[in-house]
Amino acid sequence: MGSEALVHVLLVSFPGQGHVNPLLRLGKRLASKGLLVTFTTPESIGKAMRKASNIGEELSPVGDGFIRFEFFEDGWDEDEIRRQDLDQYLPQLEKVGKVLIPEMIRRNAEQGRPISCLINNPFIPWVSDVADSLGLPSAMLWVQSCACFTSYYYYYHGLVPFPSETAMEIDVQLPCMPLLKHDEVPSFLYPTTPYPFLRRAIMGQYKNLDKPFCILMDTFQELEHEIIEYMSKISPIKTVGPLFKNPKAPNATVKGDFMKADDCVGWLDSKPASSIVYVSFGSVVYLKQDQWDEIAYGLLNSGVNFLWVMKPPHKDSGYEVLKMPEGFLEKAGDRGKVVQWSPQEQVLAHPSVACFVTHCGWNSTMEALTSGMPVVAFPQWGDQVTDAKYLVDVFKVGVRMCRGEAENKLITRDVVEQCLREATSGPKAEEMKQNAMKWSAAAEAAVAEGGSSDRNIQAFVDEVKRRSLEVLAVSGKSTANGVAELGEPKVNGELKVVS
Ligand SMILES: O=c1ccn([C@@H]2O[C@H](COP(=O)(O)OP(=O)(O)O)[C@@H](O)[C@H]2O)c(=O)[nH]1
Ligand SMILES: O=C(O)c1ccc(O[C@@H]2O[C@H](CO)[C@@H](O)[C@H](O)[C@H]2O)cc1
Repeated sequence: MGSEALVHVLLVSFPGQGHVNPLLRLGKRLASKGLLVTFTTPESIGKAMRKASNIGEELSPVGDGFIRFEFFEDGWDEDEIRRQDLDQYLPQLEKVGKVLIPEMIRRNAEQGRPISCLINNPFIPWVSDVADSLGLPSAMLWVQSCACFTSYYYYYHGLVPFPSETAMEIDVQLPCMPLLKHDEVPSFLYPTTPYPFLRRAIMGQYKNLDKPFCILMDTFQELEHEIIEYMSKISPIKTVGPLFKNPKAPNATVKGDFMKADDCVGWLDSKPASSIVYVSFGSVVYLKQDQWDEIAYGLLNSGVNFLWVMKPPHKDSGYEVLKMPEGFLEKAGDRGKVVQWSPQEQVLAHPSVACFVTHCGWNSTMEALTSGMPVVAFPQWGDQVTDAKYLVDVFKVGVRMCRGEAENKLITRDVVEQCLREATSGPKAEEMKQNAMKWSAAAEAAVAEGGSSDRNIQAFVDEVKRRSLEVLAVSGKSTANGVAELGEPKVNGELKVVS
């Protein structure tokens, strides 16, 4: 079957690694179920993705379908430094995207690939408006936990009190969730957050929550059972995670890394089983030099082997370029390896790796749980502080090393050493490993054929196909391939058809 006969969905991503990864993984999952998927994000990131990964102009077959890429210009010069300031960049993306995405949709229709559904991730809620204005169905992929989704939902609707300027330290009790201490609530909701633009972006998505017909979530039923069941009665949620596992197309090579991963698998192979601590704080968290030094000495003093990701900051980010303490690499010798970017999925699946010191971004959290990997939680902000609470107290796979950036506390080398020892040897380490293996098995089952996430994704694909015919019926027009032709913006809810 040619790709032109397939139902076509357009995935629009916020240009951050932690957002591109899950949306692209969803794209591969949808493709593997027989859809044609076009993935788009700004060209500035497209350029990095093309350089780091094997992304070309051509269609890539994935399972029963295909995936392709089209990037869009964000209207700024290549070296514009304002891209590093989301307070300025998010409105720019909205302004440009509201024009260029409809143009992309029209172009695809003209080229015989009419689009039947738009899917976005949070931080770019205007994509739902674009879909609505064109009379196209849309869905949103929530790239965090259901617990975080619920926290934002309750905050947006003012359903319970949250920390405020007058009551900073109140704890928050939400249904079907453990009590969140004030510093375990997603930190973009603190009145003092240094990232109010991200709170605004997320709230923008909640304002638009009635537009997507489905909210896909990169989590799974068995992991957050009660809260998923509860929120499903309020919102059209479908859990489809962990997205990074795709049993129908396990060898799909399409990847969305912004940086080429350094080769470290040979080094991992050379080490004994369960002897290495993997340390990574994701793609956006940058620590201060004094904290970096304490982690370095903690690693040295604990005697463990380690693989540590030290990514260089963007030149316009304003972050200081970190250095390893004097003599650190010599003292570590072959016990340690430092890389700029790692193939994290492979690292977490490697038998030599014993535990993961993580900032608890949701992708890292899902990847660790699915790989059966215990963690040492080092959250900084946003959902990370809530994820850390869950990893340690609910999923019981982690040791807590800190409570977040807002605490403004230097975590000393002694604490680092103690946490590493606790996570790598003794009864607590064993218990955490057993729990992690249990989550791994549950995750595998969720995505396997007939599992909870697989059923949900199949139901979503079926619904997209059904709606694509509905758009066709409303428009009363069909293209050669039998898929709906693009409508003009809706007037009073009626779809005006391009003639
Ligand atoms: O050296 C690294 C560090 C991170 N990642 C990937 O980058 C994503 C980071 O997402 P996460 O939500 O954990 O954190 P963020 O970077 O958004 O803060 C995850 O999929 C990781 O597997 C990677 O491939 N190599
Ligand atoms: O590019 C940025 O400035 C950026 C990228 C990603 C950000 O949030 C991360 O997203 C993940 C998915 O929502 C989340 O789990 C992780 O904790 C965040 O770091 C924020 C800004």
